[in-house]
Amino acid sequence: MTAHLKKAELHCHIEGATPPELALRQARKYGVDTSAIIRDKAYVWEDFTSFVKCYDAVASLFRTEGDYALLAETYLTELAEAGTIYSEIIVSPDHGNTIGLGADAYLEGLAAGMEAARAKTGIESRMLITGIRHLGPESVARTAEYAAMHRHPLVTGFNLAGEERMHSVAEFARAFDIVRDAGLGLTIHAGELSGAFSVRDALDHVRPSRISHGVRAIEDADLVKRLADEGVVLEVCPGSNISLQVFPDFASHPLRPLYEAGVRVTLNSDDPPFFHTSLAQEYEIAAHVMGFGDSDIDRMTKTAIESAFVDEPTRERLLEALHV
Ligand SMILES: Nc1ncnc2[nH]cnc12
Ligand SMILES: [Zn+2]
Repeated sequence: MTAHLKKAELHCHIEGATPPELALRQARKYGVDTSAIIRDKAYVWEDFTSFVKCYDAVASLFRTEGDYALLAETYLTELAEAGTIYSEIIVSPDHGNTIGLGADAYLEGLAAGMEAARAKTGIESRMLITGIRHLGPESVARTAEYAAMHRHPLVTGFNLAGEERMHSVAEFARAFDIVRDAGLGLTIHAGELSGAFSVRDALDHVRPSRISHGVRAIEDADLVKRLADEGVVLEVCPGSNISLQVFPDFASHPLRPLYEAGVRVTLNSDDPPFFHTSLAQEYEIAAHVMGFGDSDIDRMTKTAIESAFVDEPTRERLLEALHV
């Protein structure tokens, strides 16, 4: 059992955290037919491309500040009930713009939900604005400019998500320069749908302190050593990787070899109900499927807090909370 362990998460896409029951309620509110995307209270998709389509359809069910506040509060309250003290949610102002809500109201709605969850449960959280890779480098640069200029106090980082097989990392270097100069923490989806080269490109062109996934670095021993030597943190999402068939099963998942090679790893849920998982379940998988003991798992949680995009007094407080 891992229910007694304190938990922290660095990688969850907020629209991807929508429980199907909440999506159905939102669909009723707006009179939307969900039969193509939800069946038997489960999301319907087959591969990464149809996953993104389903994800976007779910995102389109959130249309007001209040809708987004409800989503953030619902997710963070569930996390807190599972013993989670810290969460970074990946947010996409592009979704707010697409639905006509606008980026500012999108962030304000999410922030209200985060504050409500903190008031109720004590859970600390931050937002990472993400560019969407398959919308292209110009779109991502615009999102980066928005993130750099808006500087919402709960927005502390920038990510790049979406279809990793489109465009090269180098094409996004300018966007990351903009947000680095603005003082945001950097992470980037790499080594999930594409191989080790994508992780190396991310290190060379973006110089992030963390990589979202990064697990396919295992294909290149020199790269694994580089990650360990440079202390780059991987946001590992085992359940997501199996669901998207990045690896055929948990027995062949590289979390353990990466950990044993000295790479700093953390446990994350990615898009939990889409992948039939939760952060609590990822902790259970680490313990009971991958055989990690409590002290190994605590070390991963500590790594998450050490590499979180928070101010130093908050980090100190969270590190203390881990030991209570
Ligand atoms: N697992 C994932 N990889 C890339 N982009 C995503 N957006 C939401 N989930 C994602
Ligand atoms: Zn992700």
